[in-house]
Amino acid sequence: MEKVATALTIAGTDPSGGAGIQADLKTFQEVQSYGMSVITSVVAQNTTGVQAIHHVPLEMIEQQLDAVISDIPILAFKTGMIANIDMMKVIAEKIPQIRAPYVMDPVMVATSGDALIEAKARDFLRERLLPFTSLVTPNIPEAEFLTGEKIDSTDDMKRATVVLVERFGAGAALVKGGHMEGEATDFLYDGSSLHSFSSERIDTKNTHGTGCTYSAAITAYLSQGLNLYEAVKAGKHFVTAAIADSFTLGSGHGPTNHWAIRKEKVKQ
Ligand SMILES: Nc1ncnc2c1ncn2[C@@H]1O[C@H](COP(=O)(O)OP(=O)(O)O)[C@@H](O)[C@H]1O
Ligand SMILES: Cc1ncc(COP(=O)(O)OP(=O)(O)O)c(N)n1
Repeated sequence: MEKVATALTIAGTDPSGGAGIQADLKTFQEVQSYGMSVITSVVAQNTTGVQAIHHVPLEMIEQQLDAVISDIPILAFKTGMIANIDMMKVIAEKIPQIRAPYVMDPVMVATSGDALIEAKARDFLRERLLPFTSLVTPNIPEAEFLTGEKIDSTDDMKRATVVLVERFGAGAALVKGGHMEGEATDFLYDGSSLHSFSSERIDTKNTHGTGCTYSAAITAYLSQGLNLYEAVKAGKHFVTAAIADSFTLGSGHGPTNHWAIRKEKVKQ
């Protein structure tokens, strides 16, 4: 019988389809990993911003986790928006039961500037969840918060990757350069080596959900048995194609195209 790669996302929703659970599941599907999801918060949002947030009750988050963990093997998983400490505690309790690579997208603020996590929960995320990770994928503001250090240069980005691993116990750290100028360069430190992944900066405002899509692609590639370096390389390719072929939908930051790599394969 063919072995199926399976990937789980634990995150909030985006009814406009560009970020959150919706972006994760679309990405898992494109990479051909069987996608599963546990919803932490239902978010009314679109390309212009966040209008409302409704948190799923803690018992229901726990029951969703139990439903998946007790029934289907999970070969890799990611977390995205986890809004408060109580939710983090529930998830931290369950993580040891999932014996698979864990990718944390430490979601804090949406592109629109709306906060997606309570301020006091940020420390808890770093102290209690980060040590479980195989990889954490902060953008620049998230890396600044997690390390407590300002990031103004690529040297600062490299240093942040090392601090996240050596001081705070992440398995590996990928600091993303979407918020810098010039080439879109991300740095990965895996505990022994530092790698960089670069692409040309694409001139677009359609970047809603790029972080979710990138971390979901990495998770899916890990679920298929790629090593960390290969999974990040493939994930970077996936997100770059998705941004290059993004959709001008909505009146704010449009979504990326999650099926862009499919078009590439057809062209080859
Ligand atoms: N305009 C762009 N052109 C090309 N790549 C980009 C662009 N903006 C972001 N990226 C890439 O998209 C990925 C997500 O990065 P980033 O925007 O920093 O994260 P987030 O969405 O979490 O804020 C990274 O690989 C980054 O280098
Ligand atoms: C439910 C939810 N989770 C995460 C985000 C942030 O997603 P990200 O990929 O960082 O994209 P932008 O918000 O920067 O567009 C979100 N918006 N909603």
